[in-house]
Amino acid sequence: MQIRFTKMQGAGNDFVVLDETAGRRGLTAGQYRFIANRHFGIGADQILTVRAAPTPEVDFEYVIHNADGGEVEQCGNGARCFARFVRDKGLTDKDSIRVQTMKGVIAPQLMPDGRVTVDMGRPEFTPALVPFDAEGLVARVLGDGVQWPVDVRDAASGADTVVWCAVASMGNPHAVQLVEDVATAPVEIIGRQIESHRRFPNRVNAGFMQILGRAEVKLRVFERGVGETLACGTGACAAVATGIRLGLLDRRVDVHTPGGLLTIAWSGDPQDSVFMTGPATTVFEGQIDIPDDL
Ligand SMILES: N[C@@H](CCC[C@H](N)C(=O)O)C(=O)O
Repeated sequence: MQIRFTKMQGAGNDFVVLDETAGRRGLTAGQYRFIANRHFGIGADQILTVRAAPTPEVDFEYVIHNADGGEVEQCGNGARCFARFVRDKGLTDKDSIRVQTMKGVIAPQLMPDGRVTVDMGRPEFTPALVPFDAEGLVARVLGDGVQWPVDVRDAASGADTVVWCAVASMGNPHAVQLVEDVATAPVEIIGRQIESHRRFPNRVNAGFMQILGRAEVKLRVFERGVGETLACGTGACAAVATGIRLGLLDRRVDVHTPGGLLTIAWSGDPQDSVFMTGPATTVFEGQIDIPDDL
């Protein structure tokens, strides 16, 4: 099968964007993995598929697949690229767009400076809804937030230890730990263990946050189904929301990721949405033959 695609990136989190507004292709998990493969395919952290609106309340539907081929609920950097894509392709002339995702409706808004702000919906901290199995664990309470002890093998010694994680869902699951210095944090070794930890039945995105001040943090994320990426938008929302709950951050925070700057704003009230602002850029367009038998 031959398909046309657009390659995009948001703060270095990179995407292949597919237009299925005229009809579905029915790609398999193996075909998504092929597209994401950096050696044999195009290369991407996620594949974003844009579809026609399923209900009159929204403008589009967009579907997200991780590089491992699994479909997932939400993608923050992807939401900004989705909005830039539908505008640049002339699929809409709106600046404010409502889009259905697997886990609800989110609302990107194209800004005059070229960035995109997205209403990412409400954060959820109830462990069972993340989902996180907290049975038998005693949480550490700080401000209005909690951190949970998650058992891992120490990156240096291999000994059993715990890391304290705040857990949150932004539609997709996140576990955020505080570190002294993201540059030396064991993101690959500990992140990989947390991503597939038995306490997270749907696996999880593992964030490592260094607090520089009440309005500025550094963040690295080992993403579920991908590995470490240059930025994770929902990870930035979850990190700031949990940091605000723990009483460590103000309501508007600049998040420095390895791939660029994201700004996250949240009132601190769990009934309110988290807002994320950041870049969305088209890199190139092309077409590719995808094997039918994957
Ligand atoms: N890069 C994304 C998150 C993509 C999905 C994530 N890997 C998951 O499995 O939940 C973002 O910018 O939010």
